[in-house]
Amino acid sequence: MPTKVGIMGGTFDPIHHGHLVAASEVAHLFGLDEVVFVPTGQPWQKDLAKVTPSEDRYLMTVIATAENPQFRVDRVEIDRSGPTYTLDTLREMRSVYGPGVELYFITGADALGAILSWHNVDELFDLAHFVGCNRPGHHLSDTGLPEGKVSLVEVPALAISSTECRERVRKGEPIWYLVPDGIVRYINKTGLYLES
Ligand SMILES: Nc1ncnc2c1ncn2[C@@H]1O[C@H](COP(=O)(O)OP(=O)(O)OP(=O)(O)O)[C@@H](O)[C@H]1O
Ligand SMILES: O=C(O)c1ccc[n+]([C@@H]2O[C@H](COP(=O)([O-])O)[C@@H](O)[C@H]2O)c1
Repeated sequence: MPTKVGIMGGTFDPIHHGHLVAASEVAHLFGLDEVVFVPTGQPWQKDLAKVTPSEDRYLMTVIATAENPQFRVDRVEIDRSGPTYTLDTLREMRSVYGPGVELYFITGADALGAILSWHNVDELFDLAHFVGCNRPGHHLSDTGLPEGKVSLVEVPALAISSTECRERVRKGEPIWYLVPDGIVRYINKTGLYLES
């Protein structure tokens, strides 16, 4: 049974090396036994009409993480109906892993900066420790967040976003090396992102 578990939540539309490097570095810095990638079901703060079907995002996350024995992907959010709240996910993770396991929820600077707008934010900090990672173009700060519940860490900075990857595919520009090779092939095979 693991004792320290990282949770990397994201829409992963598509998953890219910025996500993977952040998860890998936080696992190293905090001595995590595993990192669970959790693709969102209905990311209610995004324009849902423009979000790729969850099965495609789930499959891409599986492909991108398959080679790393420390990484796994959980369907908990894509199998849950209604808007995706991290609170529900952390409650479920807490009940699966039991009280003895430390949970670390990994975010980039932009997500951490928006956390006060999340559903029932006050309860989140009782369920997991939050780790904020630097991200180019975003200011990393824990201002306004409860003391002792959040760590800010430096990870190798990668100026990659899913938005930019989608835009590049639409324009016929390469995304090789921004995302794992298997993700380039999955996108080419399915025709994802050709139209915006
Ligand atoms: N390059 C990056 N460096 C560090 N953290 C990142 C990076 N890209 C994304 N993250 C973090 O990963 C999590 C999931 O991000 P998400 O799936 O929304 O990707 P995104 O690139 O921000 O997508 P989009 O451009 O569609 O908003 C968030 O906590 C986000 O802050
Ligand atoms: O719980 C919420 O209300 C909430 C609101 C916005 C984002 N989140 C979570 O933050 C993580 C990153 O989200 P996103 O939209 O940047 O991909 C992902 O796990 C989301 O479920 C959670």
